[in-house]
Amino acid sequence: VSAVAQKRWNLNDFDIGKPLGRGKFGHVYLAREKRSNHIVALKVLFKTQLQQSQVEHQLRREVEIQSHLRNPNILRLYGYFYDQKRVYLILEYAARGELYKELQKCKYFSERRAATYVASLARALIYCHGKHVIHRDIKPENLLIGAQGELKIADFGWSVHTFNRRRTMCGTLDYLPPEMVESVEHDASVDIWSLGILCYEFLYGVPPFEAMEHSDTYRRIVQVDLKFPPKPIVSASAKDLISQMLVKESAQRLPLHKLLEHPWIVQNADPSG
Ligand SMILES: Cn1ncc2ncnc(NCCc3cnc(NC(=O)Nc4cccc(C(F)(F)F)c4)s3)c21
Repeated sequence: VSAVAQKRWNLNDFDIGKPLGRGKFGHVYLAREKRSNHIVALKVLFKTQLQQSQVEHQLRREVEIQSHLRNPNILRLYGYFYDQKRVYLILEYAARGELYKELQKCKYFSERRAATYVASLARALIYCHGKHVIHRDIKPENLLIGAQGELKIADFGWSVHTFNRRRTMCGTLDYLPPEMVESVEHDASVDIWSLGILCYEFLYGVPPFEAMEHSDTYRRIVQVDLKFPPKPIVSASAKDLISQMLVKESAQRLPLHKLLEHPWIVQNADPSG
């Protein structure tokens, strides 16, 4: 049989280590696969919670899509297994942890660090779009940092049909482009918008349309009420790039391959990513 027989994993194949984080559906642990001594992250999800939120199909789609993705800036999902009560995701371990914690610690990033991250995310998204996968949930909470400081997109929602459920599930509107908050059909350019939001947040420490009330955030998004604070000082070139990404008309947004040629990226991004 030519297909590589998918090994059936179980919990006894792993030594479980320290907790790495906790999500809405379960916790993530450092783990070591006993035979190979390979270090992984093991996300433990409770079946009852998945059933209550009716997201089992979304999880299956994530596993399916992720099994075809191979990119240095996308966190690998090696496989999964389950027992009576839980589903386990076997994930690549990102040794430097969660990006949002790093952003909170630094308050905001230098232009070089921000540009390096944005360029590596653009390359990962070009790869995904080439495989007709739209991410739609690009935000600091879904980004991890590898052992060499490289960014890894990690997310459970690679699929393209569940933003309604996921939106109510996740809560934040901050990263949604106009066409999504207005619930019209959308395409890969939604990721360009979210990358623009992320670039702004890397440089200023807050997303551009943040407001106390959902209704205010909603209005600022659909009006593209983009303002650049006087502090911290940010180059005109960076503002130019952000302004070309946060455009209401999705077809007018700067294409990702053009982003990689933008002067701010060329002059500031570290080519190694
Ligand atoms: C914190 N941390 N520090 C280091 C480190 N290294 C690796 N990983 C970490 N954390 C885990 C990151 C994730 C990657 N892929 C995920 N996938 C997921 O969580 N899928 C998922 C969950 C619940 C419900 C659904 C469903 F059904 F709605 F689709 C889907 S979580 C790490």
